[in-house]
Amino acid sequence: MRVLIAGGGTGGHIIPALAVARELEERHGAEVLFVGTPRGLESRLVPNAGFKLELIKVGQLNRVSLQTQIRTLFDLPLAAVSCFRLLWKFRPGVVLSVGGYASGPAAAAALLNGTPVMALEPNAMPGLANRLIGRHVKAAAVNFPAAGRYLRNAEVTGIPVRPEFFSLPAPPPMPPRLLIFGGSQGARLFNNTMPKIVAELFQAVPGLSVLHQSGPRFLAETEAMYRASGADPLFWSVKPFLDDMASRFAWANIVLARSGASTVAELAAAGKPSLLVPFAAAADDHQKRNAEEMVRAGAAAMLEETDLAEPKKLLEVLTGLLRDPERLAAMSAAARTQAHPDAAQRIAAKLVQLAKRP
Ligand SMILES: CC(=O)N[C@H]1[C@@H](OP(=O)(O)OP(=O)(O)OC[C@H]2O[C@@H](n3ccc(=O)[nH]c3=O)[C@H](O)[C@@H]2O)O[C@H](CO)[C@@H](O)[C@@H]1O
Repeated sequence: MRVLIAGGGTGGHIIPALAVARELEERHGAEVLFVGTPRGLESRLVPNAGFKLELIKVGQLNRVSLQTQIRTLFDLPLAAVSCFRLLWKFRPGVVLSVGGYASGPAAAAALLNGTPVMALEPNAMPGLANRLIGRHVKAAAVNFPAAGRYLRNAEVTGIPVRPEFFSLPAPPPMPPRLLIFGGSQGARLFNNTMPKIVAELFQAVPGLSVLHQSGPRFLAETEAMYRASGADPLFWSVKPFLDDMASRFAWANIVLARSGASTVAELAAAGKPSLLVPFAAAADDHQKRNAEEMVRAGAAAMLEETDLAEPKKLLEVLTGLLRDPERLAAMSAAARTQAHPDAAQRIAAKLVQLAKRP
């Protein structure tokens, strides 16, 4: 059986797709091919994970300038032709649309040539590509029941997470270690706020280590701010992107993060206590909904972006959490109750069921 996985852009689109791809290959002996764009994170993550990737040229349509929209509209016919050629060459039994740049033309081409299409949607409000094809897909896997309104035959499976997150060794409780990351692109808010409090945080929590992912674009400036903070450089490090996130999770006692869908699913899978700061500009404020679910379960604490306008607030909350190993242990157990360990399995099984036999 051959499966084409279409889409990408951010880690949030591509990382769950990799978990499904692994399941398809290992359990069902399927041949998996990804189609993405050179600009998306897939161009690095997919080959690194050992899967084949075809690249097509297509830009963004949603929430970009008119100029970019016009350029994308001009590119679309060419992108569609590339997708038809790819479908003809690879002859997939089924296409999985994971949202993001390449998923639109690839799913549209598949629908036109009669290949069954399934959608995977991590957010409560689907992105443009999945909304456009939503009524025509054979089935959909969603994380939030609300997304099911836009997608035919939707089933709540949760977000697929790579298996290693479910069986991480626990770190020693003391001295504590704090992992900070802002989703696949980094978060300027964390980059700008943490250096303002890190020296005081080290005083309040002796022995604390901090690992901060800045996003590739902000490495130099973030590192410079940490250096200027006066905090002992033996205890902090700034990295542009963390390739092996599972082992970083294993290292950390607590995580300060955005609440993108995959991030939250991974925190749940790993049973990691977290302090979540939703990205306020995310479509329909969906990151806040993700964070609220974790807070309700007792798995996370949440601060809003506006709270960080006063860096002292972040200092206070982090200090309280880091000094309270018992509370962290309770949050860890609560986080695990939010995990969906069978999401990848269920999605892969559905794809096998939908696939057209040659
Ligand atoms: C700004 C924005 O619109 N973000 C959206 C985007 O976020 P983004 O791509 O950041 O989304 P997620 O939080 O879902 O996923 C981030 C993924 O990147 C991985 N990672 C991150 C940093 C790093 O250094 N290394 C690494 O491997 C994380 O482990 C995780 O698997 O897609 C998500 C899923 O559609 C949405 O919920 C988010 O709202």
